[in-house]
Amino acid sequence: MSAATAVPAPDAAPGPPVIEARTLTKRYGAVTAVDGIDFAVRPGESFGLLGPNGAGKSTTMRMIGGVSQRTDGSLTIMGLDPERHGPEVRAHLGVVPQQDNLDEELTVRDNLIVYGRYFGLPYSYLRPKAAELLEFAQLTEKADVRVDDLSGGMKRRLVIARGLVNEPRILLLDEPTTGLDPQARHILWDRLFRLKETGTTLVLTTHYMDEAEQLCDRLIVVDHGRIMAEGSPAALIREHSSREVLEVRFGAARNAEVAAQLQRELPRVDRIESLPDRVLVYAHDGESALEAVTGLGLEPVTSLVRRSSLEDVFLTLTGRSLID
Ligand SMILES: Nc1ncnc2c1ncn2[C@@H]1O[C@H](COP(=O)(O)OP(=O)(O)OP(=O)(O)O)[C@@H](O)[C@H]1O
Repeated sequence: MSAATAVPAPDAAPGPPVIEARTLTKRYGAVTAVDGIDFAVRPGESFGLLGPNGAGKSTTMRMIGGVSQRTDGSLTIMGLDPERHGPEVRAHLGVVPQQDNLDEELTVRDNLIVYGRYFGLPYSYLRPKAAELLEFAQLTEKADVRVDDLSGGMKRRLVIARGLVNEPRILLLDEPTTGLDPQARHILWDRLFRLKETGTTLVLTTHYMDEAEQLCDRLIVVDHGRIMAEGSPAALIREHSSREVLEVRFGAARNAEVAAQLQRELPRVDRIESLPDRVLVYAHDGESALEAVTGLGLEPVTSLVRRSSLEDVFLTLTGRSLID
């Protein structure tokens, strides 16, 4: 699915933000992990933090979840400061951490029930709730199986189900599909779409641009603890990239030299980027750009025309690839 067809937030409502950060800052000694960021998450929307490893995404999530104290700035969840109103804030939040911290010794169902007990929820609520969540996570048949028998995708779905045990208004998902194969990712995305339809606010971090394009109504692009850009995937692509991208490969030894030649001799394209393994030509019409390249007598080893993506936005904003 392209960014232009990203799923809208049917339940996103105007009104006070459910999460608001102002000049939010976190330092670890000399390292500034989060460097004075401002953002607001609206009720019912799916909001993303997109950035490479080390950008400060998990640190921001930990501050929202109330497990890490900010160094400076302000942060409110449903109008409450998580550092001063921890239990009230946690009642509104579901948390899906980056690592699967399930209890491997317990069954699938008992992982939900035992977790719910931490919230002080009674068995009379938890038994039917666990059945409902297992249905949602497509794990009903695995209810009595030990967690260490589950596949990676099933474990992620169980962690999401566990995060929903207290019926949170906001679900925090830190890198929800890292390490999953494509099929498992798609099943998980489908579950998150369904959750979004119920009006649950989703806040997720990812370094996968396709995940951000699929799931997020709005996102911030973060790098080195700072916000580089903010908007819907489609708006970010419109603002920071061309409509199409021509990717051409000339062999590692020639790419940089060819890119320099194209800079000089293709004045009508928007921009040219030289990566170690390929040259990117940003243009409104990629096929015409390819004709212009071959018209210069250059024959790429491979060529591909595609729509611009958030990966291109990141490259434009930072000069680096998201997956570096
Ligand atoms: N407990 C800590 N002590 C010291 N430095 C930390 C700590 N946690 C994070 N950092 C540093 O803060 C910066 C941001 O890390 P963070 O984990 O928030 O990034 P991220 O965008 O979530 O990346 P990743 O996906 O790899 O977790 C990094 O430079 C990291 O090394």
